[in-house]
Amino acid sequence: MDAKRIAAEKATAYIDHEMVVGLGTGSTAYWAIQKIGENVKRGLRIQAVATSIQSENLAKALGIPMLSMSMVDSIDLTIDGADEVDEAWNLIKGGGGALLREKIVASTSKNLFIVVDERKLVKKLGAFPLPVEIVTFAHEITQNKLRALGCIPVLRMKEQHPYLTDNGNYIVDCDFGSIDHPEELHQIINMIPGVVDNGLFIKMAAKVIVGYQDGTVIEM
Ligand SMILES: O=C(CO)[C@H](O)[C@H](O)COP(=O)(O)O
Repeated sequence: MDAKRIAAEKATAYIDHEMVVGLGTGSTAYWAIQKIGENVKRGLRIQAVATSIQSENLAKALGIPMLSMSMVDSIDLTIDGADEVDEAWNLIKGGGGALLREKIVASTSKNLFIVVDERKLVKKLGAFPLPVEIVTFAHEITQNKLRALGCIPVLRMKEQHPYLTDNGNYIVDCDFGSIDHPEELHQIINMIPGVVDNGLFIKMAAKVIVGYQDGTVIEM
């Protein structure tokens, strides 16, 4: 079985009746949502909140009862993927462009379980360029300020046009090289006017579940 799928399905075993569950975004979270959908069909009573329109549509199609973000002030468990996980469980997220909603949902969750395949584990963050969500109308100014922090910013494109997030913003993928101080970098980036949020998730994960190519899964 696919390494992402094993990790994602393992995480769903922690979901219990009456929980409010946060649904992540991406190809790993996809497998968690599929499994939750199966379990709901078998009688699991939960309500869920999605971190993207894509995940919301998938969950609705599978019959998972959904709540909008404005309807919840606490989420029991969120299952989401990541682009990189370091040894302190700091994360880079946003490869799928959903980092803002993912961070809002994560910050509202009692527990954030990160599901990844083994390739996402790194000693230091930064081989994956850091996604930064920025407002559209001042994107050149904002990109210049990001560049001044020492990165190479690249405006994310989709079919010849700048990629737009679910929130109507742009994403800039910022290559900082190896990130020595993720917590500081997180704060400095978010101080720039025009930045909505960045894909560093600092000390937010309560558990990391890793799927391996050989079919094993390890919970950390
Ligand atoms: O942060 C994300 C989306 O914004 C995803 O969790 C991250 O990109 C990992 O995706 P995948 O599971 O497809 O590898």
